Amino acid sequence: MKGKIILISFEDIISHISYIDYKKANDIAIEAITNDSRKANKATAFVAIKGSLSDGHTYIASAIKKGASLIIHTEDVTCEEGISYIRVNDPRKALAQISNLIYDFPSKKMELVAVTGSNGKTTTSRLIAFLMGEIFGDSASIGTNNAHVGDEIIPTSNTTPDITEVNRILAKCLEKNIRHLALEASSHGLDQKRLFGLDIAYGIFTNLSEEHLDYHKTMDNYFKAKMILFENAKNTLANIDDPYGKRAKELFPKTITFSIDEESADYRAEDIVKKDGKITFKIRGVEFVLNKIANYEIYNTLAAVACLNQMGASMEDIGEAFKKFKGIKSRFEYIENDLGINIILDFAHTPRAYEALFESVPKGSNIIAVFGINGDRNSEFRRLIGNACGKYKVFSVLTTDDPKFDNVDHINEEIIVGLDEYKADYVIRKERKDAMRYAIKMAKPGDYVFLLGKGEENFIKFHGNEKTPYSERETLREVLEEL
Ligand SMILES: CC(=O)N[C@H]1[C@@H](OP(=O)(O)OP(=O)(O)OC[C@H]2O[C@@H](n3ccc(=O)[nH]c3=O)[C@H](O)[C@@H]2O)O[C@H](CO)[C@@H](O)[C@@H]1O[C@H](C)C(=O)N[C@@H](C)C(=O)N[C@H](CCC(=O)O)C(=O)O
Repeated sequence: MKGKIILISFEDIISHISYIDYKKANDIAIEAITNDSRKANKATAFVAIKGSLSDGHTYIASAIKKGASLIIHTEDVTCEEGISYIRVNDPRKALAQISNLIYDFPSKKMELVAVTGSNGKTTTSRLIAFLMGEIFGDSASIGTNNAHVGDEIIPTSNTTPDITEVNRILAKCLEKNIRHLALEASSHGLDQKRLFGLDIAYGIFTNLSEEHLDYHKTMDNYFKAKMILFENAKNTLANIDDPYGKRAKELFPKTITFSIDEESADYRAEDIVKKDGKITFKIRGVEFVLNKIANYEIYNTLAAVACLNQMGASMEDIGEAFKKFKGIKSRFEYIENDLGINIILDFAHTPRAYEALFESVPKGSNIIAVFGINGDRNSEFRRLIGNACGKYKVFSVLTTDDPKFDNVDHINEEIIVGLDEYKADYVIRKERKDAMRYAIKMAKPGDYVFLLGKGEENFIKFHGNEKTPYSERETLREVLEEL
């Protein structure tokens, strides 16, 4: 499913990348590139990358066995007969540059919008894709769990897939004559050059809160990773109610701004009214109605509306198109039930996202939350999630998320540190289904039960990145049927 196959010569490759030295075996022609030996094939270039779990150099032999005829590497390697080698300083950059070349730079033939920030990436990018489809007649999206290209839903390995996957999806869009695409740019993705060399028309920054410090170590590094998008996008938009959004504007003064609070913003949500489970507000005189009660939904709408207007759509057309938007699954999604309980599915997995959810329910409501935390979050992050629940007097049902290399008991102990600081109540039910059953059984009509973290994912990651099939929605359906 590569799209139009272009054969690239060795000479083409070395004229497009920076390299230290090379050894050319024969006249070779490359039609694919990968950094995963398991995906190597005939006429494939394999890029050896030193990653967080292993070193790609140890897979060179197996990539060659599978047919790879060109190896891009940084370390000393033993050269095999008939195989070509190029030594580079930056293998991720080389991977991106060669991938862009193989696919004939599809991003240059499209209008790409990339959304970054700790929260709101999925809703904002899917909303932008929806509006682009309604207004410009075609659109696609790439993000958490999958890419949507026309009627096709393509599973993706990461929120921001690696460059070879992104280019493959872009090529597929062009085959289908789709020229507008919105994607989520995660900080890992930006840092690992998964979007390197792409032509990005609009880069959007939503907000930044404590997350992924296991990877970035400091908030400053985390912010810098996000700003890779701003360095590369032709136009930028930022939420200036967020302190990091303000910083982005200072660093990139041409940034178009959006806000609820700041009068100076280019796009502002005004006349906000919350009533009967809906929020109504105006942007540049046009009314928007959200069937949601969470404030952060206003920011997602502001970002999308500002972007579409900057792309040339009129505010009136945006307003009309928006009326047809049905919302996104697992984003403050009410699940109908006969128990009179407000059961809400949400993908939230940061302290700020938790607080935003709890803040949006009517004051005085009882809140029960079912959640765990990923294995690759640090102790401080887990304590802060505990604090978020404690602050809002949430009853926590601690369970399993994606423990990866950690273990669930240890993760939950670290959440309890944060809960204890607020003397908050909790129980532990390690099986997610048990946890859901417990929460729904204890809830009374009118209470809020939040099922957090898994959203539309169809797995739980145990033992590293090993995926065990799991569906939050299906599990909930089973629990509701039992009761
Ligand atoms: C920590 C991290 O970001 N890891 C990502 C990274 O892996 P890595 O470079 O560390 O690779 P590694 O597993 O150490 O392996 C080293 C090299 O050997 C190769 N290899 C490995 C095994 C083998 O048999 N053959 C082989 O060639 C690997 O392909 C890799 O090139 O590059 C891989 C390819 O792009 C990603 O799939 C992988 O995502 C893992 C699964 C992951 O969990 N990433 C998370 C943290 C992530 O990226 N999350 C963000 C969303 C964050 C958010 O919530 O906003 C995302 O965009 O998904």
